[in-house]
Amino acid sequence: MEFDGSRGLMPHTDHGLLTLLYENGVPGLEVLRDGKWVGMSDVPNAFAVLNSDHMEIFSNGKYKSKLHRTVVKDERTRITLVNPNGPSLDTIIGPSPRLLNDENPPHYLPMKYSEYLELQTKLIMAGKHAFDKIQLQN
Ligand SMILES: O=C(O)CCC(=O)C(=O)O
Ligand SMILES: [Fe+2]
Repeated sequence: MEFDGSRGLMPHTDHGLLTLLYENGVPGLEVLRDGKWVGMSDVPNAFAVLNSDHMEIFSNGKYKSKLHRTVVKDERTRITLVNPNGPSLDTIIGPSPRLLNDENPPHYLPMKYSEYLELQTKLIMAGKHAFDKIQLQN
């Protein structure tokens, strides 16, 4: 099913380190895997855990932020508990220095988390991502 925006959330990544989601039994959450949208709602009474942008930046690209969307095909009311986890707003987020060396240079520019949130909120409206601005080509 194509995303038409009428019942759901457009494709996006979340900002923090990890997001925990819990659905009320009405499916909807999908993640992009190998170019295909895959439902995440098959396991009942389970939390979905998604890597988010800060995880990708902190791990210097090893753990990618998961693109996801919500497509609700069901007539029932869908409720999700979303628990985003990120740093405090004044934290500078960048690749962990412990992962960097001559063979593994930083792939992301460090940035204050509050500024990252502002940048990403602005860019997503234009169909872009903050990674386009802070990713280093090396
Ligand atoms: O509706 C959902 O399960 C996903 C919600 C979500 O992706 C978000 O709040 O960032
Ligand atoms: Fe999300």
